[in-house]
Amino acid sequence: MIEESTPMEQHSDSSLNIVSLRQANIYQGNSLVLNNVNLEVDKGEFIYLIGKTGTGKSSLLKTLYGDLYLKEGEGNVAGFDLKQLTWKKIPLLRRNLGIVFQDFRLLTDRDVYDNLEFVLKATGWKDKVMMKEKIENVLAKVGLKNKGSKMPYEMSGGEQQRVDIARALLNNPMLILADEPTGNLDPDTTDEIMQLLFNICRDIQTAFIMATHDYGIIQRYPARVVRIEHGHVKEISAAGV
Ligand SMILES: Nc1ncnc2c1ncn2[C@@H]1O[C@H](COP(=O)(O)OP(=O)(O)OP(=O)(O)O)[C@@H](O)[C@H]1O
Repeated sequence: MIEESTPMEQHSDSSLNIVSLRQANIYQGNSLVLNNVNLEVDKGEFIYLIGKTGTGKSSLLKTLYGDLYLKEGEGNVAGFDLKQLTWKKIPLLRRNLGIVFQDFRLLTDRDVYDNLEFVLKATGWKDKVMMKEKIENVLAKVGLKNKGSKMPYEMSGGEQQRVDIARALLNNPMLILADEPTGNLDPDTTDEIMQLLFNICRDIQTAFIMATHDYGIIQRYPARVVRIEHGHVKEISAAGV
């Protein structure tokens, strides 16, 4: 069941920094996409990342999960120095993150349980009983208790997005990066998913950075807003969207 949450009920403690980018320049190949990015995110903070298409929202998220190497400036995510991020360290960084995409990216030939078990095994879990307990725990958190045997094609878009969120929660991430997580959903389902994300943020104190084009969401679920414009990242208030 989805509980009501108060979106602005967020706590910020500067001693619990999860993301820190200082004077970071973000490149795609040789092109400079974002210039002099400064961004600090604390434990349990919810942040919207907005900006016109092609401005660099995904590039910023990719830098944070180690898909784009940070060449210039300073960056730290969940205790990992992005400048020191070798190929070997990327899986370790990602174990501390959850990543949620617009298009769910579930394995279509496996049921929900196997989709989640696949991630646990890939991240080093071995004990079957502990894996079962963890999978049941995250499914309950996203309101999909007893849905482990469903195939992705038997589920609605909203349910598939819940599975994607459950998958992101498996390794107790400090930070969830969500790239347009409601982009494929109708307005009612979007509200259910937003309520779920805010509940997770509040209850588990997971930080979120969510890229979105949907400014209506920000009005309904206000939180800190960061806008990308002309290659720069600016802090704005929800009211200024
Ligand atoms: N793999 C890539 N190789 C080269 N350039 C890329 C690549 N991916 C993105 N870009 C370029 O980087 C810039 C920023 O793209 P990015 O996808 O980060 O923007 P975005 O704000 O997330 O866009 P959207 O809202 O459409 O998803 C664009 O000019 C884009 O063309």
